[in-house]
Amino acid sequence: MFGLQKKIGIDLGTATILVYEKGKGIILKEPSVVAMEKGTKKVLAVGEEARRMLGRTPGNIVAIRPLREGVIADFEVTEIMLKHFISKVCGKYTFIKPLIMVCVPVNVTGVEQRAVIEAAMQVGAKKAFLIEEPLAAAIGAGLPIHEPCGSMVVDIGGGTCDIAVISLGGIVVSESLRVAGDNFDEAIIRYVKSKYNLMIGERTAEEVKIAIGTAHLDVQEDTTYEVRGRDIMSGLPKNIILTPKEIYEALKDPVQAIVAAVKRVLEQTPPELASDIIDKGLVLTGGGAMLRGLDRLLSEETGIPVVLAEDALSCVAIGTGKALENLDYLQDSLISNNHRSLGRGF
Ligand SMILES: Nc1ncnc2c1ncn2[C@@H]1O[C@H](COP(=O)(O)OP(=O)(O)OP(=O)(O)O)[C@@H](O)[C@H]1O
Repeated sequence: MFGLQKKIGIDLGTATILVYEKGKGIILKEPSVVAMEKGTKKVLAVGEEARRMLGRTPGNIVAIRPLREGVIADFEVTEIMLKHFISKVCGKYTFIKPLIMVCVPVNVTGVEQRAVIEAAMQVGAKKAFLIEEPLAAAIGAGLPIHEPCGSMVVDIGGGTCDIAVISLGGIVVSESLRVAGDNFDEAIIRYVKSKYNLMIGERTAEEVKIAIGTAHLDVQEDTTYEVRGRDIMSGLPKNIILTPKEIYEALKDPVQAIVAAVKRVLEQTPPELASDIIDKGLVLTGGGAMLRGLDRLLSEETGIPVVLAEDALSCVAIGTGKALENLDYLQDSLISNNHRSLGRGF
């Protein structure tokens, strides 16, 4: 019924916003950051430009990440950001208005859901829908979610880790954990502070994680990583060298929290679906899932095969866009601007 319509999928992520367009692939990828003037709330920069300002702004400018820990922490700013990016990619569609599907964190409230839809409508959508993150991740990873067999997905983003078992187009068992990539960064900051009396920033911690972070001691980089921070005692800049083994130690707690949650979901999975998952394994998606050795650790801890999705960072955005091609069988799991009933988990 929407054959000629432009179809746009938006992953409204805690760390990154990605936009997917059918036939073109990922057409936008920007950090979820907005820089504003403090008193007037005038927007100065959005996305990559605003991210470069994080932690480096003068007193009268603030760089905000409006989504935190998987929830919309500052709705007004989220709306501004969403409108900015939608206008950027949809500005050219003057005649044919696009269909827009937005993937939002699982924990957003009903009011926020409707407001996200209204934001998409205001910037020119013909129709707008919302989809749950694990469902979008599973579609993006190419799992056969509409078949009567169990598929398991673990999506580890910046703010949340969403674990779900899906069958016949719906979520059968799920858990959303507020432990993900951002917590890995915070754990590195805490570790460096307590071991070296050194304060490092979020961006540095993320660089360390990506460069030498590991969840499994047998899977580590052969290199060390030099970081610069502020010595807590002297207040002066200081350099230290970190090893992969140290980062493994730093990340142990958040990594174990994710392992425990995956086990809990498996324990609650009906036996028939569990047996499908034992055969097919579980799929990891999201940027946080790219932590070295996490797939191996999860496989060892659960005894089932674990695969990192091919394009882990883009899976949710791709799945969000592709969900627009499957509106018929997903209808019950979505919320749209004229389909007001709330789907599962919303
Ligand atoms: N190679 C990598 N190794 C480890 N972590 C990574 C890597 N690349 C990206 N990340 C982390 O992935 C996280 C962002 O992932 P993603 O873009 O999937 O999250 P999001 O969709 O914005 O968040 P959420 O799903 O919680 O809303 C960040 O914490 C980032 O540091």
